[in-house]
Amino acid sequence: MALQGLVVGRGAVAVAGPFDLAVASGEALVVTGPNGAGKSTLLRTLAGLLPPISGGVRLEGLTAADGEAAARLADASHYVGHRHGMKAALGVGENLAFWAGYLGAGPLRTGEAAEGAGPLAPAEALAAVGLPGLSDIPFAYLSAGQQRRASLARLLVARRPVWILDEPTSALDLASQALFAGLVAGHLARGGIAIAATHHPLGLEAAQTLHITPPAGRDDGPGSNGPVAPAIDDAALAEAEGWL
Ligand SMILES: Nc1ncnc2c1ncn2[C@@H]1O[C@H](COP(=O)(O)OP(=O)(O)OP(=O)(O)O)[C@@H](O)[C@H]1O
Repeated sequence: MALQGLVVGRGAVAVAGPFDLAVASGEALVVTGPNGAGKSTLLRTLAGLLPPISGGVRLEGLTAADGEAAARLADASHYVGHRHGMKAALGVGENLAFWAGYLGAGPLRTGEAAEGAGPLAPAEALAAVGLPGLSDIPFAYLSAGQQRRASLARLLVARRPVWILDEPTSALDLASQALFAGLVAGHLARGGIAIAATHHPLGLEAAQTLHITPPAGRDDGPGSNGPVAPAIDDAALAEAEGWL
């Protein structure tokens, strides 16, 4: 897949780009940059949650959950953002079962799970992220690190070729970070792609790095003397982000 002149932003305001780069099957792209640089904005755009300001993404050979060639990256990708996307009152296994159905995992096919290529059942996915036996516990009862790991188990209950990950290892201890790095490495070894924004090294030796530098003078916080960004029209933003 390739980003082609991709400019990302909020509402009509460009935040970062243009980006021109290719990510091959089996490759990781690590997106770095200071707070506010536009990492999340880029990832949300790739996941189809924000429209690009200009440019786009060229897809090559990516398959959607229905087995057809993906028309949009969102159809061939997992997105795990800052929020966990899990219902607090539901059991962890129930949450994962919801995601499997929603993402179109299809039935677990015998043999595939053993090879690591097919979707895992919720209990197996939890074991793979180091949380065996927690299927029936309400998500709200888990610790912060356990919640993050349970949220990442989504990646395993439905197989998608591209993983879009925003700070995936936040709240993870060192052992869990290493466990997750192993899961990403396995995904890449099977020809997957991982695109991750992070402030921490993910242990991905062969990763391509995209460092986003905010334009000089952008007003990124209290005390800044830079020019103030144009006001964003709330209605336009709501429409663009699909709140309406
Ligand atoms: N909903 C929004 N409306 C308007 N501006 C926004 C919105 N969300 C983010 N921004 C602005 O877009 C810019 C990029 O934010 P973004 O969240 O993409 O940064 P980031 O690189 O992911 O930062 P961090 O490392 O803190 O997570 C920031 O200046 C931010 O204030």
